[in-house]
Order: sequence, then C-alpha cells, then structure tokens
Amino acid sequence: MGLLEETVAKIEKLDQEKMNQAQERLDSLTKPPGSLGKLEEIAVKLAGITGELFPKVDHKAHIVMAADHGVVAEGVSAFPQEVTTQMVYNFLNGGAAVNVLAKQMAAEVTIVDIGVVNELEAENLVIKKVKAGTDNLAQGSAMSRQEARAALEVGIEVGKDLISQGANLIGTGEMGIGNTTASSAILATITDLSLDEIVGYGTGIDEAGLKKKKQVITQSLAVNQPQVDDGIDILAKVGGLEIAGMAGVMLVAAANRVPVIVDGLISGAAALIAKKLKPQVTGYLISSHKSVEPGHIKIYDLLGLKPLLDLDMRLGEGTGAVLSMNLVEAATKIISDMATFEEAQIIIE
Ligand SMILES: O=C(O)c1ccc[n+]([C@@H]2O[C@H](COP(=O)([O-])O)[C@@H](O)[C@H]2O)c1
Ligand SMILES: Cc1cc2nc[nH]c2cc1C
Repeated sequence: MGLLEETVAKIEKLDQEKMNQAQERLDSLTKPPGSLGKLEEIAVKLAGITGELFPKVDHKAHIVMAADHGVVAEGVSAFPQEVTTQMVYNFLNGGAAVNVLAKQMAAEVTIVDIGVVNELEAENLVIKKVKAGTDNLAQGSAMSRQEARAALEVGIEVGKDLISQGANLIGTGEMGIGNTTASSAILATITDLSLDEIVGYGTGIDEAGLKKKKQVITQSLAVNQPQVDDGIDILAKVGGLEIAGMAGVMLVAAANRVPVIVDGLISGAAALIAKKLKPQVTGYLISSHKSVEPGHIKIYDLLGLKPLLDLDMRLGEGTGAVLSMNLVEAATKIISDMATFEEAQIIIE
C-alpha cells in the first residue's frame, strides 16, 4: 500500500459522541441557544474532528503550493506565467498579502514548489517539484496519472511534517497563473452545471478572454474525457500540481484528525478531488470565504459547507483561509471560556 492509500485508509468518521457533548455544552452557556451561529457549528465540528471537547488552536500552519500551468499558452489568464515564479520569491520575502495576514493571525507559512516551470532556489523554500508545470490541458492530459499521485503524496508529506511539529490548524493556499482554468475544468467534470455558472474572470481577463477560457475548458473536457468517479484521473487530465498538493494536505490532515481550511476556487477544487478519494474527508474541512469566482459557491454546496466570510476577494494564496483562522480559534475560546447559566447564576424559571 502506498502513502496515498495508507493516508486515505486512516480517515475515519467524526466523533459523534463528542459532537453531542459539545452541542450540550454550547446550549448551557450564557446565550440564547444557537445565537453564536456558525461559531457554534465550528465548535461542534472541532469536537468531532479532534475527539476533544476543548481542542486547542495554538499552532496555525498555512501551506502555499505553487505550480505552473501549460494551458496559459491558450491565453486564459490576464497575467504571464512568469508571475508564478516572481510571487514565490515575494512570499519568501514576506511581501505578499498572505504573509501580512498570516503574521496578524500568528500563523507560520510554508511555501512549496510543487511544479513551477523555472528552477527556484531559496533556503526557506520547500522544493518538491513533481514536474516543471503541467502540459496544456486543452491539447491532452495535464500530467500523467503517476505525476498526479506523486503530487498528492507531496501534499501528504508536507502536511505530515507540519502536523508532527504540532500544527493543530492547517490552511491551504496556492499560487499558479492559469489555475482558475484547471479548477473550473475540475468542477465542470464533477457537476452538470453550465460553464456560464462556473467560469469567472480569474486574475481579471476581459469578456473576450472569458469566452476563450470557456472554449478552452470545453475543449479540454472533449479531448481528455476525465472519468467522473476517478479523482486521480480528473487531476491528471484537467488538474494541476498545486491542486493535487492541496488535496494531499486535506487528506493527511483528516487522517490525523486535524482541521484544515478550504480557501477559494482552487483550494475548493482540491477539496472536490480529496472528496472523490475519500468522501469522509469533508468532515475535516472548514470553510473560509466565498470567492468572487462563480464556481466557488457551487463547490461549497458540493462539499456541504457554507462560507464564513464574503469579502469580494479573489486573490488566492490562501488569504481567505488565513483570515478565517482566528474565527476557528474564537470558536475554541467560546466553548471553553464562556460561563454557563449555572456558573453565572442566571436562573430561568
Ligand atoms: O482563490 C480564488 O478564488 C482565486 C480567484 C481568482 C484568481 N486567483 C489567483 O490567481 C491566479 C489564477 O488566476 P488565472 O486568471 O491566472 O487563472 C492564481 O495564482 C490564484 O491564486 C484565485
Ligand atoms: C500579482 C498576483 C498575485 C497573486 N497571488 C495569487 N495569485 C496571484 C496572481 C497575481 C497576478
């Protein structure tokens, strides 16, 4: 059994008894039942994930998977491929949005080169390049099945390392010019939604670019015929290396009962792949923001999640995931630190 199969096999159902206890405890606290809305839902979910009534979120780790996409040759992005490389160095220098937000949330950031076209070198970069960018998915398979598996396993390894260092909340993010095309193709494979309901402007293409992007996706599905029940086949044919890496992170977090946050469209597409590989993984996923990309809310629906934030964001990098980390931590404080009606001596006749 390989690392992927071992990891998938370890994922269990949530601890229902602990979830019941968490709900009971929340209902005993000094507030009308349910009045803290989604914060209460998170507290219950965390109990189910960790098996603890009072789980700790004191070691937040955020992972940014970076990779390139051959499909940019079709003119589907507003920015050139080179920006993926340039942004990796920006992340490493702490100058990107995700760095700024992670600092505010006291989250450590790990940057992984899982498939950038250029050869990168930096001390604080995790280099686990599976392939120097995907092939053009409009012309054939983005990568081989073996490469898709290898990229999933890179995500598993990176996640495993952080968990062994004590990470108890993980954020997923990415950087990859062209990756909204791959993510939309994944969603289009999995659902019957029309491309008008799925495909958005990504980094900011114009109307002609949007039309072209939809044509490219239609062509990619016709050329590749991804198999809807085979997550690895979908990844290999129309996916991306960073998407596979994030799916691997989600699987290993679930296997170790660690909550993991889904970010925007691309991270959401990774969650769809993880769900194909093990449906129970969704129990371990925590939503974050709702991206401007139209397909994103459809992904949340498929995952059975509701977004926590709606900030009109469409940056990626895991910025929404990082912004949600303090909400998750807040849920742990609510369940552990609030007074009960009994403690506060509030008697309701
Ligand atoms: O997370 C999102 O929902 C999101 C929406 C639009 C764009 N992005 C980011 O922009 C890049 C992909 O956009 P594009 O137009 O090149 O496909 C990639 O680096 C993503 O991180 C991210
Ligand atoms: C500048 C820039 C930063 C990004 N971060 C994530 N995707 C991005 C795309 C661009 C173009």
